[in-house]
Amino acid sequence: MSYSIEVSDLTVYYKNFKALDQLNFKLSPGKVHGILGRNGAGKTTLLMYLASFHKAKHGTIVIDGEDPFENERIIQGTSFIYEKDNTYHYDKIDKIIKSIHYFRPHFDEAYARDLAKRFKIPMKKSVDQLSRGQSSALQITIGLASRTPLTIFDEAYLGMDAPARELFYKEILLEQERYPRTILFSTHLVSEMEYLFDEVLIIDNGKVLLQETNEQLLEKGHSITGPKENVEAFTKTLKVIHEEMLGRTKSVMVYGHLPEQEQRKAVELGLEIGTLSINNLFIHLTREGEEA
Ligand SMILES: Nc1ncnc2c1ncn2[C@@H]1O[C@H](COP(=O)(O)OP(=O)(O)OP(=O)(O)O)[C@@H](O)[C@H]1O
Repeated sequence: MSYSIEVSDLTVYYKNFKALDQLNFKLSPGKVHGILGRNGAGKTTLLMYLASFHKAKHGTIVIDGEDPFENERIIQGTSFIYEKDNTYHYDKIDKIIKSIHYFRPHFDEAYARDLAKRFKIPMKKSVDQLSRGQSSALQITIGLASRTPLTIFDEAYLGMDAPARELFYKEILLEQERYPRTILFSTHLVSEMEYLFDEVLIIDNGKVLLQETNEQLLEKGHSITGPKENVEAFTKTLKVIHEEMLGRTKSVMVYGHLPEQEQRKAVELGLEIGTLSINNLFIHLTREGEEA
């Protein structure tokens, strides 16, 4: 089971500061969504509203067809995994894992114990005795094993080493096959995680910069490399998001639909066309207005 999300005209203020500005988007159920944005863009603010921590005052949020705020069904079906979660501070891990099913009806205790073992979480310790990486791994273990229809990971991997993160990503893919749910990832490790995303939402200065499926986004990013004059002539009418010189060769990154006919023209001009990663697109699309 998985929840759909529809956000309309959502604006959020912290006193006079507008952190989210008229957000409008829909997130398809059963997909993994990468929620990307620079520091301070508004990701955590948005995710807290989607996790029903606050009531939307300006605009609306509809999750699985209902207003999620103080909505028992939606809250029970939503996991929010974030760094500052102190819910289980002094409890022993073994006890925590035994008790989750009381409030998470789909919690799979055997799976949680298996994951905890693979993350090497010391079961006899209490949460306050865990290292930072172990504490993140525990939150992730609970998040994955809860199998909630909406699961939100807000930079949930903090402190986890590379092998532990790799295990986390593999489990996401396996779990999505076994029990598909709506997963939201806020992350700064874009290059490492982009293969997990079905869809990408980029927030920039509190606004939606773009929302695309992974394939659509990758189809829109191209690198064009070749002799300076030819590259400049070819990209004159395109949206150039980055450029650099390598000796006499120029390489530019462009964003937008590039029809096959245009691509053939580029090849005839002796230009090389390559693809861009989501990380490249993210870096250069959110850099606008900033000195490179
Ligand atoms: N409690 C608060 N009071 C005032 N301003 C806040 C508060 N919480 C967040 N903000 C501001 O709102 C903006 C968005 O913050 P938010 O934490 O949502 O960003 P973020 O995209 O998650 O950033 P990061 O990637 O750095 O975690 C920032 O400018 C931040 O300073």
